[in-house]
Parts: sequence; structure tokens; C-alpha cells
Amino acid sequence: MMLHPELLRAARPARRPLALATALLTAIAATHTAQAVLLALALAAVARGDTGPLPALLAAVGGAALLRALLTPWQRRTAVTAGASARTGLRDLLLTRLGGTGPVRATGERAGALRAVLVDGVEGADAYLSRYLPQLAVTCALPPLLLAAVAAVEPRAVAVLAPALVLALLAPRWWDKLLARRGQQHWGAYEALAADYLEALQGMAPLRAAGATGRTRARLAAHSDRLHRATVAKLRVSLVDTGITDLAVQGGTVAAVLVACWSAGSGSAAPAETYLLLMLASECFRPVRDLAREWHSGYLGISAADGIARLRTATGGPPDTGTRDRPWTTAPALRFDDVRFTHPGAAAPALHGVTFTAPAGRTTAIVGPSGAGKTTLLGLLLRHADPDGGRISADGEPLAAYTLAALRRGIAVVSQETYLFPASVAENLRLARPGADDAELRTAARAAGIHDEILALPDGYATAVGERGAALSGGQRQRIALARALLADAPVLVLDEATSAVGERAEAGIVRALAAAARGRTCLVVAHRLATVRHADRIVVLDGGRVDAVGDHRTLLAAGGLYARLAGAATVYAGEPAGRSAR
Ligand SMILES: Nc1ncnc2c1ncn2[C@@H]1O[C@H](COP(=O)(O)OP(=O)(O)OP(=O)(O)O)[C@@H](O)[C@H]1O
Repeated sequence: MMLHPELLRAARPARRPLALATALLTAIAATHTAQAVLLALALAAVARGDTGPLPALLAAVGGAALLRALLTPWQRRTAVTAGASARTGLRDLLLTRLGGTGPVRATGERAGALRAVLVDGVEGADAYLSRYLPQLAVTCALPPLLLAAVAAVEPRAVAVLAPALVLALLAPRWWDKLLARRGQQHWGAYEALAADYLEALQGMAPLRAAGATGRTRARLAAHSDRLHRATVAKLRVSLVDTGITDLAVQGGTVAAVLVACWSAGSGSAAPAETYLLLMLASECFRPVRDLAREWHSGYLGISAADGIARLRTATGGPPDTGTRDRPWTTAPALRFDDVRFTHPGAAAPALHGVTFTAPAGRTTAIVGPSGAGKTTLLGLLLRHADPDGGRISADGEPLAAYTLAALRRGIAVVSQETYLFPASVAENLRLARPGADDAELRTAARAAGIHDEILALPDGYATAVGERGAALSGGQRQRIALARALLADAPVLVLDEATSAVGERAEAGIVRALAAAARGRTCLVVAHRLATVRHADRIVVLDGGRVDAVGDHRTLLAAGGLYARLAGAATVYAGEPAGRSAR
């Protein structure tokens, strides 16, 4: 009788089909009981030598079997519908929750473990809800009614059937805690192995380059062995559980047969009563046997339930309490006011009180040495986290006033880590705007400097890009991601090292084209190569989490501070004398 609040919560969206599936299962169980009673009456008629009622009784038996044959597929279909509805609701909820907590890393979960919960865990919850739960309801409801019927026929039989039923259903509950613990250990080992395999597959190239594939294989084998041991430990407890249930079912049935024989032998029961007793005794245990059959479905769901609960209640994102559910209609001015932030667990603040304005419809670049806080600042703008102090506002309205969905619709982001889905180039572009026509796709691709290269692909815009865009170069992937962001037509465009994989020569042209395409939008650009941002309307120089200077390229160079030093380093790095760049 394993009930888990997390799984019961997941059942809510599927309440109706689950109730129908349970009602149908009850009806199917009722046809078994009716068939048993009718067969007992038919056998009693044969024993009496009275064949008169036999045709009607046998026709009724056939009717019960036929009804069951009709109800069973209906029940299965309804249960599958209920499971699908619960599964979809649960995955939606978990994905929304994950989306709300920001990047996957923010939840502290490994991607492979998340995949295990979202795919296998939710499948386990489906099996629990659609198969185990209806059967559990029937098992709790039916045997007491059948015991009452047995009591009416032969009260003494209840004395053997009731303890057997109690033993079958309740004895295994004594080690529910152990079962739950073993289930969790098994699930934990499964999640860890899923995460290990995903990371090993994703990191195959660097592992091979570092000659570490052998060590990785050995580590995976060790974790696989851990999962095997957890499976055996779980199976051992599970087998004891089903063993006790089987023993109680067999023992109870045999005891009931003995009571029936004794009643018949002593002449205290008529043949009809004896047959009824034999049939009803067997029917008492049918739901218990059926529940044992669904036991593994239930156990899988229970094992995964804690993982689902952990994900559903994952914290790490800011509260989505804003009421403005539409993004800005025109490009807003973004104001950072004394923004302070320390990453969870970090020893020192990443931002110490950052103040500047990114003017509406203009391009503002954020530059600074590694670790200056540029990415942290963009993360706060996207509300992956909220500042510890100060505030960020758009057109004077705090970001928290907007719903997270509105905010994220209003801000298109291209970061260093681009993600392309295994679909065509056109489909990847249309993720940003499903209704975009071909001309719009081409305009965005031209602005991102990728149009000609797309045309040169085997099927042009219909070319499949492979998993994570494997069929394209890093620079091509980044420019497709840029085109996608332009297509989104959001009033705010954030580029975080968005052209880092593009060659330096091509980069300047792309950035110029981007600036033209994004005219009228508020752009925030982070780039290591200063040549990328020298045409920005405003440049904010960050250093150690503080604003060092704000200005345009010329005034910052003339001021001769950190920016000039960074520019010098950049031009030397690019093979140019520092003086040329300064002019
Ligand atoms: N998730 C994190 N947890 C703890 N500290 C972090 C985290 N992310 C960044 N930091 C720290 O915050 C500071 C600012 O990091 P941030 O990534 O914002 O700098 P950056 O200017 O973008 O650097 P880079 O140019 O190298 O990308 C650094 O000291 C960094 O170590």
C-alpha cells in the first residue's frame, strides 16, 4: 500500500480519467465475482442432478466473460489516457520549474540526472498512477465485501481468510521504510550512472585527446557495478515482499478449501454453499494477486518520486511574482543602480555596487578583464538571480515587476554556448519566431553574416544541422544563433561573447551588420576583443565588480585608464601596434 504524496499530487491533472479507469477496473473485478458465483450455482445444480437452470447459468457466465472482454480494453485505454495526461502535466510542471530556476547549473543538478528524472522518473510515475493506483483502490475495496459474502455462506471461513488477507496486504508494510530506502538507493545509482554516461558522451573528444577514455570506462564500469548491487539489494527486499504475499494467498486459499471440505463432509453446508465458498475464497485473493502483478510499476514510481519532488521544489531562481505579463513595445532604457551580488557559496562579491545606464535603442558594451563580473551582470538582467542589493530597472520599472516569461520574451540572448537542435537550419531559426517567412529568415541570416554559407550547404536552409549543430563549424553555429536572436525581434538584445568563435576579420563585419540590424533595440554586448565593441554608443569598463569608467571608445582611450591598457593588450595580441588602434 505504497502511497507517496508527490505522486498523488501528480495525479491531479488526470483525476477524471483515473477515476473512470478505477471504476472500470472495479467493474471488471465485479464480472469475475459474478462469474464465480454463477459457476458455483451451475456446479451445485450439476451436483444436485438438476440440469434445468444450467443453460441460463452458463449463458450468464458467457455474458460476464463477454462483458469483461469489452471492459478490459476500455479500461486499459482509459488508464493509458490518464497516465499520459498525468505524465504531460508533470513534465510541463518540471520543465516550467527548471525554466524558472534559470540555467541547469543553477539547480545544482547534473544534466544526466535531470534527464533520468524527466524521462524515466516521469514514466515510473505514469505506471504508478495508471496501473498501480487503480489496482490498489480495487484491492482495498473488494476483499472486505467478498469477506462479508463469505461470512453469509460460512462464517467459520472468515476466520482463516481474514488473517490471510491481512497478512498478504499489511505484513510487507512493516518494512516499507527499508523498501523506500532501497528504492531511493537504486534510483540514486541510476541517476548517477545516467549523468556519468551523458557527460562521458558529451566529453568524448576531450577525453580521447587527453588519453582518458580507459579511465573513464573503468569509472563507468564501477558505477554500473554500483547500480547492479543496488538493483540486487532492491530485488531481495522486493522478493521477500512478494514471497510473503504469495504465501498468504496460497495459505489462505488452501485453508478456505479445507474449511469448505470440512463443512461439506460434516453435512453443515449444502453443495451450493460449498461451491460458493470455494469460488469466493479464490476471488477474495484475486485483487491481491493482481496488485502483486502491478507491484513493480508501483515500486518504480515510488523510487523516482523523491527525485521528482526534488526537481519540483528546486530553488535557485527568483520568485516569479511580477504582474506585467507583456514585454516592452519599444526598446527600454536599462538602468543598473548600485547593483551588488555574491554568487551562492562564493567567498567574495562578484559585483560591488555597479551603476550605469544602457540608453534606449543604443548599443552599450561591457568590457573588462576576466572575472570582472560581465557575465554576472547579464545573468542578473535575465533574472537568473536577483541582486543582493541595488536594483535593475527598465524604463524606470524594476525588473521584478515583470513576469519571468515576459522578461525573457523581451530579451533575446546569444551567448558563447550556442545550442542548435537536430533539425534543419530554417527550423532552428524559426524557434525564435515560428511564423517568420523565408524572406525574414534570409534578412536575419544576412545580418548575422551566415546567409551565403547557408546557401552553400547541401540543402540550403533545409539542411539538417545534426545533434547540437555538429554539421557546422563553431563560427557558423554562433552566427545562426545570432540570426535566431535577430529574428526574435525582442526590444532588448544581449550578446555575451556571441562572436567569439567567429574569425577576427569576419567578426568586425558581422558586428557592424548586427548593429545595423539591431538599430532601435537596446543592445548589451560583452566581448573580449575590443575591436568588436569600439563602435558601441557607450562602453562600460568593469574591473573587479566595479565600474571603472564609462564613455565611448575615443574618450576612454584618451583617458588612458584600464580601457586603454586593455586596448593596448588587444592590439598587441592582434599583431597591431597599440598606437594605431588609439588613433
Ligand atoms: N556560479 C558561480 N559561483 C561562484 N562564483 C562565481 C560563479 N560565476 C562567477 N563567479 C565569480 O564571479 C566573478 C565574476 O565572474 P563573471 O563570470 O561574471 O566574470 P566575467 O567578467 O564574465 O569573466 P570572463 O570574461 O572570464 O567570462 C568571478 O570572480 C567568478 O569567479
